[in-house]
Amino acid sequence: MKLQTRYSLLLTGMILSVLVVLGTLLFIQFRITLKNGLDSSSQILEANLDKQLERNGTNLNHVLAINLANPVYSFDTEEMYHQLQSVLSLPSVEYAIIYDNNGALIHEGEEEISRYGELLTDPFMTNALKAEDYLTQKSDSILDVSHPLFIGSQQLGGVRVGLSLTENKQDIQTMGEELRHVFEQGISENLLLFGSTILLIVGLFGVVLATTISRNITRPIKLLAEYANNVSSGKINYPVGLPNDRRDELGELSRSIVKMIIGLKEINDRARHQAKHDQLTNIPNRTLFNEYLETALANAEQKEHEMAILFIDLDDFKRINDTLGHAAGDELLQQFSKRLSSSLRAHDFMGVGHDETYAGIARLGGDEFTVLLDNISSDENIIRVADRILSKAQQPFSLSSGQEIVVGASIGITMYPKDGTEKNQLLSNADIAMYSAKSRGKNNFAFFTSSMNTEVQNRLELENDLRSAMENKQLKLYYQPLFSSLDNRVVGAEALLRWQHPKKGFISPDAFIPVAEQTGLIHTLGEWVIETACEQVKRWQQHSRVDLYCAVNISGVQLLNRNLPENIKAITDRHQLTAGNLHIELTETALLTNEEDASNILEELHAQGIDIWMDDFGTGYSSLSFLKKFCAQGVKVDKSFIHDMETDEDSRGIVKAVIAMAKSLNLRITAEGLETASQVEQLREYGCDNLQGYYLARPMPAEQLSEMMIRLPELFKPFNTNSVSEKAS
Ligand SMILES: Nc1nc2c(ncn2[C@@H]2O[C@@H]3COP(=O)(O)O[C@H]4[C@@H](O)[C@H](n5cnc6c(=O)[nH]c(N)nc65)O[C@@H]4COP(=O)(O)O[C@H]3[C@H]2O)c(=O)[nH]1
Repeated sequence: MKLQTRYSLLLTGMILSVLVVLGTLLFIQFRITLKNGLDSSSQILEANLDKQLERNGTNLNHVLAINLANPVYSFDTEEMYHQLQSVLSLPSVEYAIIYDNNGALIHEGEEEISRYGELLTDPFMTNALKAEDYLTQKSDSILDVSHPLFIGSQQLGGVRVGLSLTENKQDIQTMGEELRHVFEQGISENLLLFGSTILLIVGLFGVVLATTISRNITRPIKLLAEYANNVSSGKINYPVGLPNDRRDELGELSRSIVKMIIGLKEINDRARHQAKHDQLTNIPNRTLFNEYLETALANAEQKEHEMAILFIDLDDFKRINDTLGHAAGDELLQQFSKRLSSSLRAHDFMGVGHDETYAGIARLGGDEFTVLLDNISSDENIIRVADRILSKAQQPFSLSSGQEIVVGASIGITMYPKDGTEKNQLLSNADIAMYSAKSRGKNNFAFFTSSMNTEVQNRLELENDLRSAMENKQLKLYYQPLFSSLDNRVVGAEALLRWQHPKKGFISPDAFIPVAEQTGLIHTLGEWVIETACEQVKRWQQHSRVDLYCAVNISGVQLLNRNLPENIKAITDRHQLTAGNLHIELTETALLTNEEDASNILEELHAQGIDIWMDDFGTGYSSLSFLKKFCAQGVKVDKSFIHDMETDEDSRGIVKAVIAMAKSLNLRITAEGLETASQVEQLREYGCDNLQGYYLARPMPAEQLSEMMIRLPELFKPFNTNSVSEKAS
């Protein structure tokens, strides 16, 4: 039951109880007053009537005594009779008699005086005979009045009259009833008036009390309950109208509730902010960005705006995280988000967000950021923004650890409504465009085109196929022999991955290695290659008694793994190979991304006795400092120069120069891609150490190379334990 109803009922009950008690008391008082009033009125009335009757009786007697003086003196019975009869004719007179001085009856008002001479002996008569004046006596029913009878001074006896009190009593009763009626009526009217007045006063008091209770207690409690209910249903508004300034318990409760609501509001606001902002960078997160985007799309549709979504991904962020640790990665993201915010000028912002400062940007997770540009007038504007972001991303980031890192970013751009009108479709387009930008070389941006969809589809398919190929052991290693130009014997073999797709046929490593690198699959795949190659070398040593090294290609991404030297050592140890049985080949570009760490890893590998070869030499920087920095023991001249050597003077010049430079640095040199006898002759002439190419031998399965070892043993160096100990020493 509600407090107000309860208090109203309580109040009504109290008022009614008071009224009932008051009414009862008044009624009792009324009854008592009425009874007392009637009693005393009756007494007074009776006394008055008695007095009146007595007065009448004495007067009557007095007159009778005067009128009878002579007839009694003269003993005129006739006259006595008449006088007495006239009195007896009065209704209230019961008897009238004349007596003598002895109390003997003289006349009784009858024609025949039958009782004449009868001595009256009742006590009243005795007293009357002694009395000198009139005497009265009252019984229940009669008033006796006597009066002496004189003629002159001589007493002749007396007159005695009996007056009936019955009529008197009836009168008293009638008058008493009338009086009661008058009293009752008067008191009832007064009581009614009094009662109504009291009721009105009590009623008014009740209304005033109820209003006061309602205003001071129930209404504030209701309001407090309303706010408390709002809080429990999640509507946390700043409370207004509460009795905070009151000094009573309600004021205290109200202040506590206000405090609680303010506290909850703060927590709620913080939670809401946290739910929609990225905790690391404090810029909007995916949830808020989606909200912005939905609003912006609705706005753009209504106003027929054009819009652009930029999907930004930091280049090599994973490498920073893996090599420098998560704290460094977090710092990089924080710095980049600040640069991103500052690279968007006020006019780049759309007018839809709640928080204009960050309205256009968000971090979707990891190193992925988005920028929403609304109401764009031309592609140039978008390009300007993208360029600004790229240039900010390219500038070195100084970490608190003192390290300086350079990353860069790739940006995919999609346009509304040209590329799509639906939120997810636009985000997916921007993502696809970003991948396309990344694959074209880093620190780049690309506008989405529909053909990218097919590219991405193919790439995704390739990625899935590669995963299942690795699981189902569809990948194999082929080995391409490397020949010494001095004695034409096979000194080593380059391990090359081969993938025979069950449906698509042969897939070139040039197609799937980049996918393996982008997805991180290269780490597992690369270690499998090393393990398989080492196992094979050991088998050739043991079964074919042939001594040769195996060259494996290492991708730049593999150099991000600090454990690589340790893992390689575990493999060579497991297969009891000397480190010299394993060579690794790297391209210059593989070393560019993280020179410092790459050089440390290569130094460790070199310390283990593993030979490092710079692959595809001449196509990249071809820097001598690179060769020294990365502990290279040899270079492989790229096959494109070998191919063009016969026809192109420049290529021939480059080959010669590379060989001369390698020799001067005491490096060994391999020429790859030899397809003709003249190429072989020429390179032998130039003093190239090792030769590799289809002309000499194509990449082949291990079994085929094993057969070749049996068929042409003269081409291979025999394996003996001395050669192992020689190498070890
Ligand atoms: N036209 C022509 N080509 C010749 C001749 N002799 C050899 N080749 C090809 O040249 C490539 C040499 O390997 P690469 O430069 O390291 O280039 C390799 C290497 O960078 C990468 N790759 C192959 N296997 C692996 C691997 O296990 N790990 C890594 N990270 N990369 C690999 O894929 C690239 C391509 O490998 P492949 O298609 O096997 O192509 C091989 C080989 O088959 C020739 O006389 N003429």
